Amino acid sequence: MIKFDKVTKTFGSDGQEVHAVKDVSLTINKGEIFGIIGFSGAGKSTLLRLVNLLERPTFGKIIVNEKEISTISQTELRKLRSRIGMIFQSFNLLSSRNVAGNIAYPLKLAKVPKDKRDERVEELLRFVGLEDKVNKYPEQLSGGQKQRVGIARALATSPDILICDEATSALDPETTEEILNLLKKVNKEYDITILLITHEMHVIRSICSRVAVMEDGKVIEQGNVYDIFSNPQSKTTRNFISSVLNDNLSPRLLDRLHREHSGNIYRLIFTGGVSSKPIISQIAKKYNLDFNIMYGSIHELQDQLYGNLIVELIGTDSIVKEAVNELREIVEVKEVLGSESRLDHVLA
Ligand SMILES: Nc1ncnc2c1ncn2[C@@H]1O[C@H](COP(=O)(O)OP(=O)(O)OP(=O)(O)O)[C@@H](O)[C@H]1O
Repeated sequence: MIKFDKVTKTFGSDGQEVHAVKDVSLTINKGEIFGIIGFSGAGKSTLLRLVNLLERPTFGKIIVNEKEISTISQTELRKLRSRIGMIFQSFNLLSSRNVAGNIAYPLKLAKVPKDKRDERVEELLRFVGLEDKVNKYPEQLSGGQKQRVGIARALATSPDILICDEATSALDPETTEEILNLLKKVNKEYDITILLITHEMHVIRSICSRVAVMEDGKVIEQGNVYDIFSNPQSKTTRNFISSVLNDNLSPRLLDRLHREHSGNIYRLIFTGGVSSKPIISQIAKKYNLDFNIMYGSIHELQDQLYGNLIVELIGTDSIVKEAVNELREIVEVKEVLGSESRLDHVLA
């Protein structure tokens, strides 16, 4: 378990201060995969580096595995760091050592005897699927293979926590998916808590159970990934989400839809179990309305479905209003306005 309690980190002094992390309170539960997302400069790396005291907090407490860490001794700090593995965007492998040498390195530092080291390296090579690369040097590996070595090295001392600093940002989409799957396997098979930072919402969607959104040093939103995706509260979060759900139509397309369709246009958002029910046909029959489906997307989030439909309701205004009122009891309904009427709406 990792707990940040009102943590602030300020760099510099005397008018040159940078408030990298501001009053952050977060709890990462044992065994979960927790993601922190934010744009460049939001304070993510600083927050991550506070967990293994690569940075020390200016104010506040950080508790790792029941222990407040900011006041621990050097010996305790060494012990703490051996319980926390870390992987990096740029892999940070030792170019002078081969794959086995890189993975064994933390064990060597911890003075683990050679036969035990060899055993562990073999086990980890199997785990990350690199048995055939044991004697290769980092420069002979692809980015994905380097990150597999990074993960094996981070796991060498059997940590409880793995922290990932933009671990897939330098990889292509297919390799990213492979590394994310490997991280899921790390979490499941070794029961390791994973704390990751990223600026990519698809990483959060793929593997995290909970997420915190950071902006300007602060956590502006946090919660279960499904809840945050289906009901984001801040503009920044909405922007991150639309980058993966891809369900914002361009103003030009919206205007065209409004020009070409005279009916009332609405966006219907289906969450949870509702997405599998025949709601539209039931309402259409009950009110004798026509639904013209103009756009639709459905996504899987944490084993649940999240659907988004843009529909034209064709019928008299009063019937449409009644139907929309009933729909609102079941799904989220938003009126979709063309750019001109959106402007009227804002000015009204
Ligand atoms: N050692 C340092 N000294 C001074 N300022 C720093 C230091 N480290 C980070 N900062 C500043 O703190 C703020 C937060 O930086 P941080 O690297 O934590 O953000 P980030 O969200 O991880 O961004 P990125 O994804 O670009 O790394 C930035 O304004 C940065 O310039």
